[in-house]
Amino acid sequence: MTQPIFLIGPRGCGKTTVGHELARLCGCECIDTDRWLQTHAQKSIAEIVEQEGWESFRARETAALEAVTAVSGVIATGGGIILAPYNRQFMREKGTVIYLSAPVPVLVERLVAFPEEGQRPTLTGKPISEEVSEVLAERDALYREAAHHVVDASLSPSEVVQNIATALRLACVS
Ligand SMILES: Nc1ncnc2c1ncn2[C@@H]1O[C@H](COP(=O)(O)OP(=O)(O)O)[C@@H](O)[C@H]1O
Ligand SMILES: O=C(O)C1=C[C@@H](OP(=O)(O)O)[C@@H](O)[C@H](O)C1
Ligand SMILES: [Mg+2]
Repeated sequence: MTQPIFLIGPRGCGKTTVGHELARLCGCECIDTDRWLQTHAQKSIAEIVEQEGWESFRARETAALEAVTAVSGVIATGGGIILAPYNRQFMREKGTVIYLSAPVPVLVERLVAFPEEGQRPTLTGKPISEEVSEVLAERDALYREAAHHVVDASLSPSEVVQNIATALRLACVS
């Protein structure tokens, strides 16, 4: 693989989970921008947001995206990476962008089961179901604008990986 594959989509669509499985299949590395920036900041996302605010987190996120893109492989991004036009253009130019799309109830079910509050501080202050629905409505068009391929992420992780592999193969032969 010569170019990175960027996985984008809302919280809970499986970017981190699927990213690692896809990387295993491709025999390459998976880097998660959230993991990278938390390691470099020596604090959790919740701590960064509480101490520095969302704007600072977003700046750190863009720096993480640029830093990890030097390495080809699978890049699992955070759900808000597409908010910045710069990030959308950067990913489209540097590699192949896959939108892992899933309906609100699927996302809510996963996030309720595995909230990981240190990594996912509230975005709106609203209850989870309302938040997921509201945020997806705001961002869905941005995910689609940034993506080269849209993949159904409501399936099992291995099925999602297979569908990504199929989309990439089809793109190679077309
Ligand atoms: N395709 C899937 N099917 C079922 N559960 C999943 C799937 N993808 C992820 N999960 C679960 O949902 C939770 C959130 O997944 P994660 O990979 O952290 O999502 P993201 O990085 O997109 O926020 C995890 O606990 C994971 O085990
Ligand atoms: O949707 C968002 O704005 C965010 C999603 C999180 O990543 P995941 O999508 O991996 O949960 C993390 O980057 C941060 O809490 C902000
Ligand atoms: Mg993640």
